[in-house]
Order: sequence, then C-alpha cells, then structure tokens
Amino acid sequence: MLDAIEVTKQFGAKRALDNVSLCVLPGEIYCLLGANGAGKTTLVNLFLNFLQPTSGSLQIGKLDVMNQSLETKKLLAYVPEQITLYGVLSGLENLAFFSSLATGERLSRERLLELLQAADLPRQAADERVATYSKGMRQKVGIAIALAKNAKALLLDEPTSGLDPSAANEFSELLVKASNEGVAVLTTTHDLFHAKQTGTRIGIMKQGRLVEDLRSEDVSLADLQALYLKHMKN
Ligand SMILES: Nc1ncnc2c1ncn2[C@@H]1O[C@H](COP(=O)(O)OP(=O)(O)OP(=O)(O)O)[C@@H](O)[C@H]1O
Repeated sequence: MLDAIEVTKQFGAKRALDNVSLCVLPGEIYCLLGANGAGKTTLVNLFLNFLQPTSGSLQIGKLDVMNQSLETKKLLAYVPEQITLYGVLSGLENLAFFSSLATGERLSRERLLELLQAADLPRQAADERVATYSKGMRQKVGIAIALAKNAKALLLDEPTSGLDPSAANEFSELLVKASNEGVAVLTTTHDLFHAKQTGTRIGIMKQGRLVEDLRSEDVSLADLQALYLKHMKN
C-alpha cells in the first residue's frame, strides 16, 4: 500500500535519504526508528508529496505520489506530532470541519460521535473546546479524522512523543485497531518499546539509509535495543 522505491532525497549537499526502499502492506504497522536527522520525517513528507524525491519514486496503492497526487491523497491520512486543530472549537466541531474538507461530505452529529468514540475520546469531551484537551486527546481527534476519511494508509510522525505511558498505550491500541481493519500504518518514533509493542515491522534508519528492516516477531525488545545501539555507535 505504501511503497518507497530506491528513494534518494538531496537538500543541497546534504543527502537526507540514500536509496531507501520500503514497503508497508495493508494491515501492517511499520515503525521507523532512527536518531535525530536520520531521515524519517523526510520520508513521511515525500509520501505526503510535501517534498519531491531527487531520484526514485513513491507509491500509495500502486499510484504514483507525484503524478497522481490528488488520488493518492484520498487514500491517505496524516497525523503529525503536533496536530493543528481549532482551539475555540470542540473536538466534534473540529472533526466536522476537517472531515468535510477531506471528504466533501457533512457528517451527522451521530456519525461524528461514533467516530470520536471509535477513536476512544471520552464522550463528555466531544463538546468541550479543544483548547482544554491534552495532547493525547488531540491525537485521538486526528485519528477520528483519519477514520472519517476511511483512509487506506495512515502516516504518523512521532505520534506518542510527549504522551504519558498510558496515553501512548491507548494510542498504540488505536493503531492496532486500524491495522486490523486493513489500514497500512507507517509511523516514526524514538520509542523502541512502542515500536516493539505496536509494530509488525520495524525499520532502523541511519544517516539517510534504512539499515534494518525487521519483522517485530523476530526480535525481542532487548535484541532491538542492542541492535539499535550498535547502529548508533558505529
Ligand atoms: N528542508 C530542508 N533543507 C535542508 N536540510 C534538510 C531539510 N529537511 C531536512 N533536512 C536535513 O535532512 C536530514 C534528515 O532530516 P529529517 O527531519 O528527515 O530527520 P528525522 O529522522 O526525522 O529527525 P528527527 O528525529 O529529529 O525528527 C537532516 O540532516 C536535516 O537537517
């Protein structure tokens, strides 16, 4: 569903991505680890067509991200680290606004509440102003927007950074729920525990290269930590 094919991205003299190939199938959760500056966000931004590759190509559902930008965007939902919502509007009003932008449809209040419930937002919060929400609650509205869009692929950039362990765990469960419905999930993270717990696949990036591409079930958390540290030291 999400395919990066021999992607290189150069920013002037800086090679942010160096011949990266990666594939995320429907129902998979691919967790991308790597030190600051390893190229994780650059890869996410290429899938979003915010950036264009210097060479190589990216596909979503076998459609080319650059040449079929509108079609690929319809398949995709994105939850950034700091999700931008209107603080003066409630969670439900934000969902109504952003889902209508994404789909062109106006959803009923019942449907909006259903989506917020599926994203595990406490019922009483739906009508409260987002300015009063915690980061975890904002992230849940982001997931509800993705659900409203019926996205086939979900991109997330460090979604659990700044969340307490229990909120991060709840968020991970939402990703698992989405993947169980066949969504392909690609998420960047610095949290090895989260990657091992949530990911079906784990990639480690170093200086623009994908140096490991693992099946989560093939490594223990201790092995993953050792492998990660080995790559970071070299
Ligand atoms: N617009 C840009 N212009 C120049 N260099 C850039 C630009 N965007 C990213 N870079 C560089 O590309 C490299 C990869 O950056 P990227 O943000 O993808 O890393 P990252 O793995 O997401 O890091 P972090 O974990 O800190 O978010 C870094 O060296 C960064 O400085």
